[in-house]
Amino acid sequence: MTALPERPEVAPEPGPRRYPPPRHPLELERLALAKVGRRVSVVVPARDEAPTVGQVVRALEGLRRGSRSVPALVDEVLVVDDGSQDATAQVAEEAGAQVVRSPRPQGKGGAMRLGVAASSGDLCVFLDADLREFDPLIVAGLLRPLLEDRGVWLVKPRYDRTLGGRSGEGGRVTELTAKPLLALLFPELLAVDQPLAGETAAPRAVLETLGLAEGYAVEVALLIDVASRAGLEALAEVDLGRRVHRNRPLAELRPQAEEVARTILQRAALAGRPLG
Ligand SMILES: O=c1ccn([C@@H]2O[C@H](COP(=O)(O)OP(=O)(O)O)[C@@H](O)[C@H]2O)c(=O)[nH]1
Ligand SMILES: O=C(O)[C@@H](COP(=O)(O)O)O[C@H]1O[C@H](CO)[C@@H](O)[C@H](O)[C@H]1O
Repeated sequence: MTALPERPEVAPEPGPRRYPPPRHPLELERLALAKVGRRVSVVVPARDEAPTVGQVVRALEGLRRGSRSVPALVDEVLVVDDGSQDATAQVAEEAGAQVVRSPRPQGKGGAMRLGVAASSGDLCVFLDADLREFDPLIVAGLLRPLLEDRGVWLVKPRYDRTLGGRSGEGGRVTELTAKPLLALLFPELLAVDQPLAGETAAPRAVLETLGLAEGYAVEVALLIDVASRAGLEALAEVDLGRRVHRNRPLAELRPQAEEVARTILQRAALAGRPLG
């Protein structure tokens, strides 16, 4: 019997660097020590999030305080009140955040831009204000690739999405709009589990150089822009377990889906991407 030819050496697939979920408390100590000389800002865009923004901000208290032996991992928490009609600003302030008031409603991307402009961190972490069961280790997990590795431009999470508490059912715009369009036009970006996730982190220099797009397109635009400027290797993905947030009624998601679709299609046209 003739021997099979040797297997060719296969180069590792290019793709995001992957990180396991953060562990408490050793991870925090190591990260806080690795951070030395850099500042970290957490930016939370919020419109009408009075019921949940307070618990998100309070949960970050421990990371902001640090301890006698370990420096704080987070230096400032900014909530951008994006023209709320409710007590978002007051609740956020009482919980200990610095509140940036938008002079008029800007949409998600505009609110994030205002937050970055008002912040002082070398590294920015973004969180949505409607998170439930919020665990501050999420922030540690998002920071880890930026603190421990060089060349990371954008950190995205991988997590289970819930819908009304049901595991694996959430992320409706992600699954039914973003991923199908990415599959056709930017198939390499399917390597990222949650292209629309609001929980992300990036160096300020990246955000200032690439800019932040308008509205709900902000996440997918940044993902496409980072990958096209710096390659998939500049992306990091961290396993954050499970994400619970307020699930909007389906009818409210259509405008989001439209913004996401328009942005993917526009960027594909600009890049001359053929339909796959
Ligand atoms: O015009 C807007 C719309 C949304 N947001 C904030 O952006 C985050 C994500 O928005 P949303 O929860 O509506 O998105 P979903 O997760 O439901 O798709 C939340 O903290 C919102 O309060 C904002 O600041 N301005
Ligand atoms: O991922 C999604 O499909 C939507 C809706 O999520 P659910 O179906 O309510 O779990 O949520 C996100 O999308 C927005 C952009 O359209 C982001 O801005 C949000 O941060 C993210 O939660």
